[in-house]
Amino acid sequence: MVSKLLMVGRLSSDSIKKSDRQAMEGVLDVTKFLEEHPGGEEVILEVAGKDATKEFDVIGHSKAAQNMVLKYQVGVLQGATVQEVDLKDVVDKESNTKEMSAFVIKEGARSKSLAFYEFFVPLLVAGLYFGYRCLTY
Ligand code: HEM
Repeated sequence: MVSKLLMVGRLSSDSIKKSDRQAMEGVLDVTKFLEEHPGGEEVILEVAGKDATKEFDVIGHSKAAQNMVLKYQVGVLQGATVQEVDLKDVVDKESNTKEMSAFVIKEGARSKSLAFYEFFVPLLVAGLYFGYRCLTY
């Protein structure tokens, strides 16, 4: 069972200038996206842990798909350079087991405090409302 599925790929979005792309080798956590992927799980599993830039580009993914990629970025590739892999090599599984190192740049701290406020603010509003109702009737 795969617990975390990391895919490496160049981030291509309209919001990223072409000249900046070379320095934007992103690490994507596509674990949750697996089941949603319109192209199926299999193709993503095949490139898990590897540079999937070419495979992604070859399909001719739509602009929406290219922008969707940003949603799954969890880090950038250390050194920010990915060796160009020939598509022939990708088909040949044995030559496609090069290791890459990556580090995570996003942490869940912000979303934790956000979840805290999302829970307590509505509770506070409801409390104030009922308090008001009790006092006015
Ligand atoms: C996080 C990365 C990826 C995202 C967000 C993504 C998203 C999508 C989306 C939205 C579609 C629907 C068609 C479109 O809008 O272009 C699609 C189709 C597809 N994707 Fe991906 N994809 C990803 C990675 C990949 C990779 C790495 C491969 C290949 C190794 C792949 C292969 C395909 C295939 C074969 C289709 C079906 C194309 C068709 O039916 O014509 N995708 N993907």
